[in-house]
Amino acid sequence: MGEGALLAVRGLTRDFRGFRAVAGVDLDVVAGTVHALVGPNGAGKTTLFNLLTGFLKPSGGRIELAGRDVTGLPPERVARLGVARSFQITSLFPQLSGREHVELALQSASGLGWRFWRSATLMRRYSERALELLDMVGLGEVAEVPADALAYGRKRALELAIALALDPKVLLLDEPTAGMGLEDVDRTVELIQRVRAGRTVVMVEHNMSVVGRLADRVSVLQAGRILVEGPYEQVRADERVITAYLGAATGEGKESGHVAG
Ligand SMILES: Nc1ncnc2c1ncn2[C@@H]1O[C@H](COP(=O)(O)OP(=O)(O)OP(=O)(O)O)[C@@H](O)[C@H]1O
Repeated sequence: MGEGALLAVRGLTRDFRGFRAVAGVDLDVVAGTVHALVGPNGAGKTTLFNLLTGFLKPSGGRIELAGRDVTGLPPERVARLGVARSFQITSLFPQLSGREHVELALQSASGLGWRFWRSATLMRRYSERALELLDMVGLGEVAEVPADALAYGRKRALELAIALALDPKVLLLDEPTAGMGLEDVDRTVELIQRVRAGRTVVMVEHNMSVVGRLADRVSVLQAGRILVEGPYEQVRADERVITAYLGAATGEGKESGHVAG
């Protein structure tokens, strides 16, 4: 299934007490691409993300990662097999520095866990790699600053470094620019452009201009189904997509204007 797709999803469904939030989704994420999931409020993007990472179990359908069936596996197994999601800020430890956070992520990814007899050599290797990753996300200068003292945009960058420490096959970004001002949005777009090299990224993103700048492919979800899939320019001009967003805008309004990006 899904020739050439690193992540291949078929007929994926999730019901909540009789309500079908994800209703038979097919998705092929090609290795090396940035694939955006967009859609009006309540379309099922978050539910789909949770299914892909194992945080929710599907009611039906199948998910394959590099040809291997990962349907219904628990989140830690999915993560070990190479699907990493950028952490939520709420999961950062206020007193730990960026370096310490990334070192912990590297340790847990190594499978050696918390053994206290870790060798000094190994610890040095983790420190070096942690600093490299922090440099990559633009936090090299503040590596020793407690997470609590970092500005919002920098906390998000730290989450990204933590996800990268797992060296994922597929990196999932959940609204990477949510709540950011213009300057941070631009910085985050540049950052994702930098870290996407050699990686595969699936991203839920509301801001259409961000999608336009980053995504190779866009899947538009509506009412739990894929409405349209294709390159950004094609998708944004599609009448069905415009109608879906306008329909949503007359409802809750959150998305209005974004589609014009
Ligand atoms: N745990 C749950 N129990 C019941 N219904 C749920 C649950 N989680 C999601 N839903 C419903 O499923 C639908 C899809 O929700 P979801 O959060 O996946 O949409 P979304 O596209 O991420 O929306 P938004 O852009 O607003 O975050 C919504 O109607 C929501 O109310």
